[in-house]
Amino acid sequence: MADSAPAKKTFTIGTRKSKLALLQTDLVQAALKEAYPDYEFKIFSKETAGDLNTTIALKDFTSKNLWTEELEELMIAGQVDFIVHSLKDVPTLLPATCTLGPMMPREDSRDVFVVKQGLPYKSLAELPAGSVVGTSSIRRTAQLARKYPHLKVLDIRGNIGTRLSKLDAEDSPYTCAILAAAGLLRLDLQDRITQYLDSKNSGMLYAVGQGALGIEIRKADTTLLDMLKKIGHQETTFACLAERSLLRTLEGGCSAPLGVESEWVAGKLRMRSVVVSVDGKQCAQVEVDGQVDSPESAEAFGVTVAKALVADGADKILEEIQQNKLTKESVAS
Ligand SMILES: NCc1[nH]cc(CCC(=O)O)c1CC(=O)O
Repeated sequence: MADSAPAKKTFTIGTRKSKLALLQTDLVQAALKEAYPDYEFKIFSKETAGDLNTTIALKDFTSKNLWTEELEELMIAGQVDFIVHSLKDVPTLLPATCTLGPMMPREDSRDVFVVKQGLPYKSLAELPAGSVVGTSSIRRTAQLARKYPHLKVLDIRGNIGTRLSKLDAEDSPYTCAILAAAGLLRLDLQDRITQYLDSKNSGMLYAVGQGALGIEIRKADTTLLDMLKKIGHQETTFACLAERSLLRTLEGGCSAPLGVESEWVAGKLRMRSVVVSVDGKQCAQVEVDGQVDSPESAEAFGVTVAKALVADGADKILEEIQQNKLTKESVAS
C-alpha cells in the first residue's frame, strides 16, 4: 500500500554566521515555514573566508567569491539545499550548476549617512571640508569624490556592529560612515540612520542588489525553485535581475564603481545608473525606463541600460580602473 501522506521533508539552509546573515536567513526560514508548514527548514551556518579575514583590505583580495564560494561547494555536494545571501555580495556569474531563485520583498535599498555619536551633523551636505567619511567601498568612495570633493574618505572594515564601534570610538578619526540602510534596519539599528541618501538629495546611488536577499539553489532542483515562487516578490526579482544584468554586462564582476537606483513608475521599471572614476573626475550617468515583465526582459533591460551607460562614456572609465588593478580586486558594496 502506498502511503498517501506526504513525507515530512527537511531542507537545510546554508548561511554565513554573522548576525545579519543569520537574521536574514531567519526571514527566509519563517516565510518558507508559513508557506509550507509540513516541511522542516534547518539552518547550517559557516564562517567564510570573507568573515575570517578582517585585517587585509577587501580590495587586496584576489578571489571575488569570498562570501559565497565555500557555501556553494557545500550546496553542490548536497550538504545544504540552498543558501541565503545578501544579494549585493553575490557575484554576477554563478557556478554553472547554481542559480538564484525568486527574491523576497526588498528592504530599503538606499545607502545611509551615519554620523559619529555626539556630532551635530544631520546631512552629508553640511559636513565641513576635511571631514572624514568611513567607507571601504569603491562605489561609495567614487561617488563621494564626485559630489563632495572636500571630504576625506578612510577605510572602515568589519561587520556593521564593528564599523559602528570604530566610528563612535572616542579617538576615532571618522566624522561619519556610509552604510546600507538594509543592514541597520534589519539589525534594529534604525536610530543610527542620520540621513537616507538618494539621487535627489545627495546624488548617491546604491549597489546592485542592495537590500535584497539572494536565495541560491542548485539549478537542477526544480522542486525547490517552485517552492520559492510562493515567497517571491516579482517587482523585487525583476528589478534585481535587471541590476545584476547591467553589472554583468559592464564588468563581468562585482567590483565596478557602479551605482543604481531602480523604481517602478506606472508599471515600468525606471533605472538610474552611474559609473564614476575613483577620483570622481569622470562620470557616466543615465536614466532609462523599460517594459519589464519577465526574467528575460529584466535581463535584456539590464543590457540596454549598460549600453546607454557605455554610450555616455562608462567604458573609458571602467577600462582605466581595470588598468589600475591588474593584480588587485576592488571591494564591492
Ligand atoms: N558589503 C557588506 C554588506 N553586504 C550586505 C550588507 C547589508 C545591506 C544589504 O543587504 O544590502 C552590507 C553592509 C553595508 O554595505 O553597509
